[in-house]
Amino acid sequence: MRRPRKAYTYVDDGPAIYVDSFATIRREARLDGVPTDAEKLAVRMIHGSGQVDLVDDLVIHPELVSAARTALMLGAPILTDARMVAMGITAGRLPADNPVHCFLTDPQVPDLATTWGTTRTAAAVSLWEPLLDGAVVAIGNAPTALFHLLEMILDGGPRPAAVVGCPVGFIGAAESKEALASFGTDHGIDLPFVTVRGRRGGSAMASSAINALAQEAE
Ligand SMILES: C/C1=C2N=C(/C=C3N=C(/C(C)=C4\N[C@@](C)([C@@H]5N=C1[C@](C)(CCC(=O)O)[C@H]5CC(=O)O)[C@@](C)(CC(=O)O)[C@@H]4CCC(=O)O)[C@@](C)(CC(=O)O)[C@@H]\3CCC(=O)O)C(C)(C)[C@@H]/2CCC(=O)O
Repeated sequence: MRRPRKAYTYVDDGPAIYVDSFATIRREARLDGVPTDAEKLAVRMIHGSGQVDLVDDLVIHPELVSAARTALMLGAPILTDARMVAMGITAGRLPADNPVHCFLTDPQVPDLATTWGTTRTAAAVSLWEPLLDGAVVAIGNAPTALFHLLEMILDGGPRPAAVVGCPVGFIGAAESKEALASFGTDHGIDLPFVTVRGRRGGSAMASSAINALAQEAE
């Protein structure tokens, strides 16, 4: 293998890229409204999206960071809506070799989705049930997965320790995240969460949030 002749000027030192990125974010983002223990979470979510104004739309439950960290240190599983989210989680940052699950490809999922008349991602969330109590949830793609999770909890299902709820897009994304943000007020069920109001979100952002919650270091 031969490295091609370098024709452009760019930074190609991986660790230096990270250091410069985080310094840029801290210079440009308005982090003063973010709770101190959630600063690194906000920085990583901005890093994963490339948008410093993301901070204006972040909603962070006051107990989110401590609840998620405690659960992860105790070995809680991480449940994701899409394989993309699972793949973005850095195993080496997880404090207790935490298992990461996405059930989208489980053979039961297509039939469940057809029978219930819903998406595969929402149907796959039902397969979380035996693992959901005290788990850390990361939803980065599918609004229907987030709605389905909230419906399971309202139906008396197990409660996760913390929810990263960042589905992206135009249909149902903003609405599902509003439902998460107002879940405690609307239903009297206190669920530590982080979300981003509006259409923004995505699998990379959800993975970044978990990576921040997993480890303090940047
Ligand atoms: C409506 C859906 C949306 N998907 C979006 C964006 C992206 N999705 C990608 C991929 C590869 C996958 N998306 C599925 C989850 C698939 N996407 C949907 C659904 C049709 C319904 C979800 C919902 O509305 O709640 C969903 C299929 C389902 O039945 O649940 C995926 C499972 C489809 C598939 O390949 O089978 C698949 C996830 C695979 C995995 O990781 O495990 C994109 C990479 C597509 C692309 O850009 O090429 C992209 C990734 C975005 C991200 O950051 O996650 C939207 C925009 C979120 C859209 C929902 C909202 C809208 O307004 O359209």
